[in-house]
Amino acid sequence: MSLLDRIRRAARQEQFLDVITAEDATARFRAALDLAPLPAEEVALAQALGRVTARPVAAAADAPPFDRASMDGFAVRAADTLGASEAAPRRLLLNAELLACGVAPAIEVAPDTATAIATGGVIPRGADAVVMVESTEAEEGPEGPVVLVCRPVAAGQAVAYAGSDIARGETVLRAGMVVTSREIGMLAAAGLATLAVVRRPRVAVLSTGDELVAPGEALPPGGIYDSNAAILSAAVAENGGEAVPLGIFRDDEPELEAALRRALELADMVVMSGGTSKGAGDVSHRILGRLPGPGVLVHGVALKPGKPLCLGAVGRTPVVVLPGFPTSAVFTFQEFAVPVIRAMAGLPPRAEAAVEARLAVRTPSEAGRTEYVMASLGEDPAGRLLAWPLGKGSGSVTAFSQADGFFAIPAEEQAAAAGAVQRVRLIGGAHPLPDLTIIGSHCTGLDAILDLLAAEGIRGRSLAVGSLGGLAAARRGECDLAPAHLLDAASGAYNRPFLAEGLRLVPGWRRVQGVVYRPGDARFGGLDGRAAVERGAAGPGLLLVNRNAGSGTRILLDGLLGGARPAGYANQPKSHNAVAAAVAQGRADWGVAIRSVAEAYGLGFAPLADEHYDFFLPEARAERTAVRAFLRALASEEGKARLRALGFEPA
Ligand SMILES: Nc1nc2c(c(=O)[nH]1)N[C@H]1C(S)=C(S)[C@@H](COP(=O)(O)OP(=O)(O)OC[C@H]3O[C@@H](n4cnc5c(N)ncnc54)[C@H](O)[C@@H]3O)O[C@H]1N2
Ligand code: MOO
Repeated sequence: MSLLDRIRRAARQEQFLDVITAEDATARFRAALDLAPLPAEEVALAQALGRVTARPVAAAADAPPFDRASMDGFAVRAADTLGASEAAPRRLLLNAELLACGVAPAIEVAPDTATAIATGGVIPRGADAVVMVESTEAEEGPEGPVVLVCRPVAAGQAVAYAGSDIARGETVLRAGMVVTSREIGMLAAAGLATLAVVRRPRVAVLSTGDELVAPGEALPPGGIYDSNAAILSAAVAENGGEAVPLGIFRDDEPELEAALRRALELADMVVMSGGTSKGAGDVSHRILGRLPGPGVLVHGVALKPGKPLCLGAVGRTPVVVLPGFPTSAVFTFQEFAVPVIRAMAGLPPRAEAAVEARLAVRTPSEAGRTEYVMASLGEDPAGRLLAWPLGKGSGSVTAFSQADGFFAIPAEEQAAAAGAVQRVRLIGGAHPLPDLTIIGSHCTGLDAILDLLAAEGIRGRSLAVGSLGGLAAARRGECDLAPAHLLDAASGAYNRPFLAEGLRLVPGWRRVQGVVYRPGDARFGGLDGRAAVERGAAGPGLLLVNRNAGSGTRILLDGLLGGARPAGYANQPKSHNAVAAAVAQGRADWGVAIRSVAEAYGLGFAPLADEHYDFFLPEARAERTAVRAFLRALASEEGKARLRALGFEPA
């Protein structure tokens, strides 16, 4: 095959059946499936934890099974104790038996007699109450042992009647309940050794892509860890299914067809991810076309993330081909596959929780698709909820995994305005506001301090929106701390020139910036930072990896370049890590990054300057417990030691 043919085959063409709305896609998919719970299976109580009850469970026996004493004392006829007092105790003749637990009574409690009984003992015939031992005295009378009852008891006192806890025939569990330790306790008390539960739907999970590598294995150049299989398998289990992980398959039609046929033999549902929007989307069509119908039901949904989603069925077995992008895969799985798994597992639809929050920043959106924006929640100065879009896109794993929830921007709109109220559907249910909200530039040093706080039980969360975004949030009073490394080109000073009213500057740490290059690159070896910049700018054959406009590193480098535009200048990633990765992998030869990152990537490093990483702190938040704890951790010896260990110099 020629190179051009290979490119054509791999190219993503608009091969979608027809792009339809999410509602239509759901309706078409459901109409083709059998959404009744799977047949029941009987499991031992010890295996029942977490399973779903298949039908109502009726108690086979009463609990307690007989009337029993709930105190140590004497079984009596309550009428015999009427008027008893310390001064005038009632004398009752003691029967010649002792009703310990498990002893069947043989003697009837006749008038003016009593039988000694233990807690849990069977109430004997004739008795209707138990006098606790503390209310009695014993003595030897002429007619034999006698109990002196010093306090009257009412009928039923200290007696637990048969079936008062669980009555035989009573429904103890309803169908469709998730069995917890509490349910297991009731079942055991009702005498049940096994339980009918819905068989767990087996969901085969397959990943497709030549680039995929299982976690734990070494990553070759161009390789990506298969994160979809792990998150999808866990999500299957979270929704009452049993994941059958089948592994990674190449983008190869015969291999995929064999895998799909095997999956269909093993499982009640098949979930694949990857390759839905390029040639392989076609492959799924062709493979499904060779299997019993109905085949592909939906391919293309007017949804972001998740446009290339493909929903189909072989007979009544659902086959879901998710987009490869992790956030697209997980989001569409939750929306389209989870309801089907839960139905087969006998579980009710997942409880939905949503909150209203104002959007913190304007959020652009692609017209023509309903866009679901993953968001973190925060608070404004008045304590009202704010939604911060995570802004990492469908390709990231963290966009879904770290989001508190998501909101929708309708297909016909091109943006949602800052301040607009959004309905945020929560992921995971609980209301998740952290104790400490940090918005701005992220640094691994910050993680070290937050780890210290976590040990005190304080949950901090850092939203990486860059130094300027953080400063703006701090000025609006929307965060506790805004970490920044903003260089003022005019004065050469960091951060202080950007202070605004109502903000305080808390010194953080210094990070050494310098030129990074591959170790052993003789063109840079032995040079100091400035000489390395001159060398890089002079070329020839040397390629720079620059930084994004507005970053402190970019301002520093621009100053040193004095108007020069070396080869590679236009390549402008947004982080130190991206600069280091580009140099380490040979896509560039030099760039400017901080020392700790250079070391992490094993790069050569020629120091240039100290960058100051400090915190803007809104005065109004300064006295909050979590803020004070943060400042204490930052100033502590332990905090400083951790920062130094990472290559930072505490202020
Ligand atoms: N020219 C076009 N390009 C793209 C289109 C389009 O319509 N025209 N659609 C975009 C959209 S939207 C999405 S979503 C993605 C989905 O692409 P595929 O489903 O074909 O997925 P792949 O190309 O196989 O992979 C995309 C991306 O995800 C990574 N990936 C794949 N599987 C896994 C996995 N199991 N674990 C982790 N990461 C995975 C893969 O390496 C790629 O980086 O296409 C857009 N492009
Ligand atoms: O549908 Mo894709 O998931 O927009 O990125």
